[in-house]
Amino acid sequence: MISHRGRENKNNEMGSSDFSWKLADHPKLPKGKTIAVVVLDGWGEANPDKYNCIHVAETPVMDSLKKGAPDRWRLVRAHGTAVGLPTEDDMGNSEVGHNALGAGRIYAQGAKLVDLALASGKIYDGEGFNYIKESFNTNTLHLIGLLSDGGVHSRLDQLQLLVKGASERGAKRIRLHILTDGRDVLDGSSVGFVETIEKDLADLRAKGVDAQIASGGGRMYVTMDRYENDWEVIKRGWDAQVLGEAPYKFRNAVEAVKKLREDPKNNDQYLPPFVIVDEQGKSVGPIVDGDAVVTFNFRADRMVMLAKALEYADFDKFDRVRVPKIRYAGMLQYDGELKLPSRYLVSPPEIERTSGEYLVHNGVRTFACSETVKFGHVTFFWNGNRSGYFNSEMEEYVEIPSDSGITFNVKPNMKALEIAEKARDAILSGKFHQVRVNLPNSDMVGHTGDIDATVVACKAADDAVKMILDAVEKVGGIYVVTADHGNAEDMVKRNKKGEPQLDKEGKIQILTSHTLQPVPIAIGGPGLGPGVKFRKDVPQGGLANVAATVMNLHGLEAPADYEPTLIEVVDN
Ligand SMILES: O=C(O)[C@@H](CO)OP(=O)(O)O
Ligand SMILES: [Mn+2]
Ligand SMILES: [Mn+2]
Repeated sequence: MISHRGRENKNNEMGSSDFSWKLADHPKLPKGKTIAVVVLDGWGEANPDKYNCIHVAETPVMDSLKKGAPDRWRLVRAHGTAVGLPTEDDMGNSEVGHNALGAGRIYAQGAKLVDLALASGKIYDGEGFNYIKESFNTNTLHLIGLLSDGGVHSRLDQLQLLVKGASERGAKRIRLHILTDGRDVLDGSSVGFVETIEKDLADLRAKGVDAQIASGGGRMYVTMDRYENDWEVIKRGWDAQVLGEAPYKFRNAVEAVKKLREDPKNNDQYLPPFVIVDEQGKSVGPIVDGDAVVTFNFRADRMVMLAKALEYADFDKFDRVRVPKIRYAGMLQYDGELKLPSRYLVSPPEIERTSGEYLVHNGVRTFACSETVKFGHVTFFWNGNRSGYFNSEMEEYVEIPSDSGITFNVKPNMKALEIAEKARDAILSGKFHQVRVNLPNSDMVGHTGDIDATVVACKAADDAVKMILDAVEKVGGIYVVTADHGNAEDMVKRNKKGEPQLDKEGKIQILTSHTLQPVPIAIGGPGLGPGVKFRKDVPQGGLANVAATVMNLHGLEAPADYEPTLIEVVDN
């Protein structure tokens, strides 16, 4: 059970000492319907062309939702300020997308909160920084995280400011443990990011600070696994970052990345782990007793496993060999329920009173399911970055084990069928009012940049939607089908005119990242009253408007401070 520590404070802040979880009945919509909430991960709306895999794929079910009922299909915003990101140039992502879907309000997200804390300098006044600072005089400051300007998990400019700020505040020896990206940014861009940060470090060295890159590796192969899919990924990172051991040794990081990329099997996402060594071949930056460590990603999911390895005394996921006594802080606290890590530089968004928590207090029984790589999206992110149930008697969360150790273009169907079967069975069981799933295919395969495989992935997701909608039909239920951000609908980097952008050799540049596109939302099913349709007066509606919409469909009014519902009920 989730504890409710601190909640009283929150409610007082809201000025409602008589706060109640009880939601008013919706004046027109009945309670007790079975509602399927389907999130297609990475499924945006874009112009139809050959780089739009959703358009190319056979997707009869999603097509029919769009064409069939114009009052029950629309687009919603899924990027930028609509999901709490700093600017409209920020693509959407799963964390902010599912946070908005589940919480029904827009919170300033990690990217923005870190920007503000760095700009005001408050990051250096907090408990977290003061804690790590105690190591600066005698020991090394290590910074571990994703090196790119993608803005999904971390941002290069934030790292640059933090390195500079720490050195100005006494850090004399700094070691960076970098993870190359190629997923939120173009593959191959890692070289430029390493060159940029190397220049900063050289400037620091000129000022007498001993600052260097100590280790590295590709984010998907080293360190940034999530939801405990494959602990080997964390172990590879641990060996390089903490123990200073890796299969590849180089004298400098630019050379490391360039050389390792020469093997056609390697790309930025999957670069093998390497360490930087001195003239004697000794690694320049293992983590030892007394050192300070900061994981500088603001996003939670892909830092939780490393945070556990760094923080937990009791740990059996792999043999850590040596467990240094360190001062560790996360850029943010990554899990609000586990309080992990216990020290952090910037307070995370306080996502409170999410729709999931309201629903358990209002008699709505929920089933949530995805496969491992997206499981936390419909549970942890949906519930405001809290692991666990609100009420285990009212909720059931099912995780289908993902394949590990493969790139998903090899198996683009992933576990979509299995997820749909679980959803179907949950719907037909009559035990649940809400059956919520995430279908990962279009996103996970889209990230590989393999266009043919992504087309197959989109079809697999569409087939899964069909199975779920068929079950909804059988029980007289309602469906809400939407997505968390774009990905598969655009697989090529475009110029300002929207034309595919060519590289120096005249080749198109494959886009492995998410997009700025809006996403569809469709409602329907035999349980949906004939007068229910999308309102016309929320044209700017975004993902945060979905929670109130779903609450209404459960026969409940949404809390007053939620973003407005997307639906209205007209009397026929
Ligand atoms: O894989 C991830 O970590 C991100 C991209 O960086 O994708 P998503 O937000 O869809 O989880
Ligand atoms: Mn996603
Ligand atoms: Mn993604």
